[in-house]
Amino acid sequence: MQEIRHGIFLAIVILGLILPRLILAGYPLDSVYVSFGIFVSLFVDAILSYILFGSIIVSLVYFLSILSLIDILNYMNLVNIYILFPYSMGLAVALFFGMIIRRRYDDEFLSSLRKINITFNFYTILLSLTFLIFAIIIYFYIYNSQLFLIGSIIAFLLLLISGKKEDSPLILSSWIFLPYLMSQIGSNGEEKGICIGEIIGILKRSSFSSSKISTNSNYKWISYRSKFYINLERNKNFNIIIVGGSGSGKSHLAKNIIRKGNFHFLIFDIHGEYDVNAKRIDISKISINPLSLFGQSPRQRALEVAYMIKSIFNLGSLQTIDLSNIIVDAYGEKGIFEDDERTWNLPPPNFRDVLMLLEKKKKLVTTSQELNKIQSLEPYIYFLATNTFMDNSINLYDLISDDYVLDFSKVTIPEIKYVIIETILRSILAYMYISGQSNFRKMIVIDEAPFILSKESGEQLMERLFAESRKFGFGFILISQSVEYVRKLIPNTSYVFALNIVDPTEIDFISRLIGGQDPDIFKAIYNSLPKLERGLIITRDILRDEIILVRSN
Ligand SMILES: Nc1ncnc2c1ncn2[C@@H]1O[C@H](COP(=O)(O)OP(=O)(O)OP(=O)(O)O)[C@@H](O)[C@H]1O
Repeated sequence: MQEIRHGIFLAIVILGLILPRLILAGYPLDSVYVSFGIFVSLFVDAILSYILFGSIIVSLVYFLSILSLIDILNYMNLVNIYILFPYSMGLAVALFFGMIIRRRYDDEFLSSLRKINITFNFYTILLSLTFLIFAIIIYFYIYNSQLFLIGSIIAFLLLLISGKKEDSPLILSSWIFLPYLMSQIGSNGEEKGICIGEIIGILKRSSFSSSKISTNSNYKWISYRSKFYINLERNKNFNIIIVGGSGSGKSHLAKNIIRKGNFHFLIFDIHGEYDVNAKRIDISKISINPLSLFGQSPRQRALEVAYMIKSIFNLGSLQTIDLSNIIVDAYGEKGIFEDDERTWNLPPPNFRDVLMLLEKKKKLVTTSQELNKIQSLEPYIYFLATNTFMDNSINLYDLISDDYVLDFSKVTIPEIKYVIIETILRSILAYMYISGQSNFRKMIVIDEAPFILSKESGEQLMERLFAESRKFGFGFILISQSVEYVRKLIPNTSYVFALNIVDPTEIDFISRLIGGQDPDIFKAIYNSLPKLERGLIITRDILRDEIILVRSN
């Protein structure tokens, strides 16, 4: 897109310089008519440059580029102080109307500077140095033009920053392609990452909209075409949240990210819809023991398990403490003690052992109060004393080392499903602490995130995972139809992708989240979200700090 814009502009400039001379062929070059024709074309060039590139800086550099073309076309007798007049007039007119339409000044070139990622490349340096030497020979020794030489030196420096060795020959063109080289220095950071679609609009203050999604606000979607990359490595964490109504394209987007990302993944596939290239585990066929210690102390693990059961069955605080104490006793029965770390590696008890311990304790109690206490816990332990929770039939740490899809579609009891998910997530957290800091290597996808986040213990666990996982090389993609459940995780999230949403409360929250404080931006997002077609995303582009409309592919 950038290349086309610059190509079209330069073609129009050349045409504007040649045409007046061709049409007025009978008149000398310095006649009033030819000069007037060229002045008009310079006035138009200035307006056009501002419309196309949205930057006063680029337009001013183009003035030097046009001067070079005038020189090459042998119009040098036109180069006097007056030539600045039509161009600066054109630029002033464009700026004036631009400010009226946009109501503020945004400089595209200055915005693109935020994306610069300088990485010096040996071949680029070598190639550009070669062309710079040629430029010095041509402009210094042959043409003796210091102005052209300065243009080539600046082009050389821009090339070093952009690192695009294929552009090296443009050093010889001095000022002519300098604006193009300027546009390239901001695009090098963009290309690293995962391309998940195409930006088709940018939300800007404008009187005109060039998109069919109307916003009924002072902010409108202005057409734009550019690939959209997400760059997890360059962000503060590797976490992504996808929100949208049913069928809006949430899972499709998550699959797209994991297929293109250069990392291992683990998918909690609640409905069995992830047809990706990975090892599949039918969760209904495995067993997992939530009382496994995962390197933690028995008291710590007993508290976590009791808290998890409390969150599922709404136990009271006293019941939760009693349950935790019983589980600690069950560890003791297996020879696992809080103050002897060597015993933590022994085989842990399971819920059947806890049930048997309850039976034993029932026989030993002396008061009816104590008996009631034990009996009140029995139904929950009885419910969990199933084959599913007997032992670990898979090595949970293996899940970290390869690509896995955990298919939960055949696990029909929600409470059982919940215990399995929380236990696996806890084992991952434990793994992180055991293995220590690491570079990015694993993405965990949780579809139907409210399933885990609606429980108190699940929410706290996810908050911890979101806050701490980056240093251990883990990232999360959470998918939710509702913003309510994910809102506490947003401060530790790099990308929030909003797809079509129709529920007014949800729209309200997500518009505030992406739009910030500005009521006009809020209104524009609020009115756009319910109109999004399947696969269309509204998000904030962190690199540009702009709100963008993306068509996911
Ligand atoms: N960008 C896209 N391009 C092409 N097809 C898409 C795109 N996004 C979604 N689809 C298709 O639309 C259908 C629904 O998408 P998807 O399953 O991702 O929606 P969802 O939001 O996850 O729905 P649910 O919440 O009901 O699970 C799928 O058949 C998917 O292939």
